[in-house]
Amino acid sequence: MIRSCFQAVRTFISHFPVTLCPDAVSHGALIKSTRLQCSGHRSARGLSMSLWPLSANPRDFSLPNASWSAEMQQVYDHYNALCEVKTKDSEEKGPWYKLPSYNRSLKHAAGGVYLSKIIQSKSRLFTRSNKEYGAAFEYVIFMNKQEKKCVCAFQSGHLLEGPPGHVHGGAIATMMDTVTGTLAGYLAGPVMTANLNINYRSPVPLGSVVLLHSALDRIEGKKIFVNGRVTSTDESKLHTEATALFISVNVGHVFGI
Ligand SMILES: CCCCCCCCCCCCCC(=O)SCCNC(=O)CCNC(=O)[C@H](O)C(C)(C)COP(=O)(O)OP(=O)(O)OC[C@H]1O[C@@H](n2cnc3c(N)ncnc32)[C@H](O)[C@@H]1OP(=O)(O)O
Repeated sequence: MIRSCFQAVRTFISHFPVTLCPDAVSHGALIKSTRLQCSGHRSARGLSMSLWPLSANPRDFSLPNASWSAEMQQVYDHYNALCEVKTKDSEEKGPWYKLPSYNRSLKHAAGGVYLSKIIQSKSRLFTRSNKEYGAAFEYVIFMNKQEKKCVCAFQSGHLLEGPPGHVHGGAIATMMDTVTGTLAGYLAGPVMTANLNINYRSPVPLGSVVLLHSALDRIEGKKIFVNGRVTSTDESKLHTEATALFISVNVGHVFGI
């Protein structure tokens, strides 16, 4: 039975153009991604209403919406302009790539009792579980594969309050885990967080826009060492520093089989 569950997961993943982890896009053999053209989203502030996973056109939560502040939109436009762009005749490669972000990805999988339970459940990716635009985590991640780094623009919503008027440390840790984990997953395939160390240097005002920067330190066998920083959008102020260790896992480990 264990073998058939594992087989079902493998079959499902190899046939679906989405990542296993909704935020990460890995180049590993088991994970495929939809490469969205950045030019298509530039300055689009409308709401996407697709019914993923029932729809073939899943809602990408990292596209601009009406809750985004002008500063959030500005950062998005800046990095989006550095992404690959489809022109009339060809495709110009930029160094950055905007990752799509979904709130779930497993509903269509078939086969295997364990997998069916996951599919039927109401589980959602934590950072994309609130449907109200702007209430919690609004973010978009841009990846630079050449330089093995990524940048995330993060706008904190009113539900993320910790100290009065400031973002909860756990919400910052969540975003740090998400961004460093996304980088590790993008570079190395399926991973899990083994260790996350955070130093909080200055509080993040609630509702503000900050940047999370993450870069690869080194890979040693199954171990992927990544660092992270939270700064103001002009990078003049340091809010948070972090180091993280991710371990490459096989898909069976993630599903507990
Ligand atoms: C499928 C996923 C999608 C991919 C995309 C991801 C994007 C994510 C975006 C969202 C982000 C959300 C992400 C989340 O929220 S992930 C959820 C939070 N994390 C977990 O729940 C993980 C729970 N832990 C485990 O599953 C295992 O312990 C893991 C898999 C981590 C290691 O397994 P295992 O215990 O069997 O390890 P090993 O025996 O193979 O050892 C391998 C090497 O690693 C070293 N080591 C191990 N642990 C530690 C440690 N704590 N400090 C220092 N070192 C450690 C170890 O000494 C050895 O080194 P060496 O002796 O070889 O030198």
